[in-house]
Amino acid sequence: MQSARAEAAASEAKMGVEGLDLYYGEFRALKDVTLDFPKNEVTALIGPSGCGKSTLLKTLNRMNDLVDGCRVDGCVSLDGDDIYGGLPVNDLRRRVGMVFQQPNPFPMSIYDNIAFGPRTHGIKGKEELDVIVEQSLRDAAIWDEVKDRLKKSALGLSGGQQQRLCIARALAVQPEVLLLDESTSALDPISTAKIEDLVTELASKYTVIMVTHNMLQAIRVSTKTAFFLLGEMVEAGDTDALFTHPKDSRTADYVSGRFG
Ligand SMILES: Nc1ncnc2c1ncn2[C@@H]1O[C@H](COP(=O)(O)OP(=O)(O)OP(=O)(O)O)[C@@H](O)[C@H]1O
Repeated sequence: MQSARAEAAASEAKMGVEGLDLYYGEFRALKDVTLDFPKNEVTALIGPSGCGKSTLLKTLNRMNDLVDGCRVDGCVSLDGDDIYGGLPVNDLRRRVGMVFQQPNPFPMSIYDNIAFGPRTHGIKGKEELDVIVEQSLRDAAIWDEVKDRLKKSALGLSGGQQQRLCIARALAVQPEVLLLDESTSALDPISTAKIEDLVTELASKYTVIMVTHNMLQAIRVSTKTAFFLLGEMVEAGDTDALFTHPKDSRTADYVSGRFG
C-alpha cells in the first residue's frame, strides 16, 4: 500500500516551473530548474546562502519583475497556465500571496492592515470587511489575541504577532498559494512554533511554498523538499526520504551538516 507521504508526492501540482533559467544581468542565478509544487501541501526550499531559494520564490509571483536587468526563461505555471503569459500581474499576486522574513505591518490599525487588500480589490462594505477581517485573523491563529484591540496600531504587536498579522493580511485576499520567505527567522522559538503549527493547518486550504534555513523546520512542516546549490536544483522529493535517504551526495553532505 502507498504511504500517505508517497500519495502526497504523487498529488496534483498547483504550481510548477520547467526549464527555468533566471539571470540578473549576466549572472545566471537559477539553472534549468524543473519542479512541481503539489496542491494543498507544504514544499520547503532549502540550501546554503546564495543558492537561489528566494529568487525562485520571487519568480512564482513575479516579484523579480521589479529588479532591473532580471530575465526569466522557461515556464512558470499556476493551474497549468503560464504566469508570464496572459495572466495580469495583479491577479497573479492576489492568487499567489507572499510573507517576508521581517514582519512588515503597515503603520495603521490591525483592522485596516487586514482590510487593506480587500479594499484595493473593491470591497468597501463594512459588514463584508468585518467578516473578512475576523476570518483572516482566525485563520492566522491570532484572532483571540487581537479581537479587543482591532482599532489599535499593528506596530504595538510583538514580532511573532506581527508576523501572524502579516499572514492574515496575505490570507485576506483569498490567495490560493502562500509563499513564505524565511518567515520565522526573525522570531523567538515560541512564536516560531506557533507559525509552524499554523503553516501545517493552512496547508488544508492553501498550497504553501517556504524558504527555510532551518532543516528541522523543513522536516517538521513540509511534505516535499527541494535542495538547491549554486542555482541548481540538486534533488527534490518527499521530505522524509530526502532527509533520511538522499540520492545525491551533495544533498547528503548538506542535510548532515557537513557544509552550509
Ligand atoms: N537583485 C539582484 N541582483 C543581482 N544579483 C542578485 C540579486 N538578488 C540576488 N542575487 C544573486 O543571486 C543569487 C541567489 O540569491 P538568492 O537571494 O536567491 O539566494 P538565497 O538562496 O535565497 O540566499 P539566502 O539564503 O542568503 O537568502 C546570489 O548569488 C545573489 O547574490
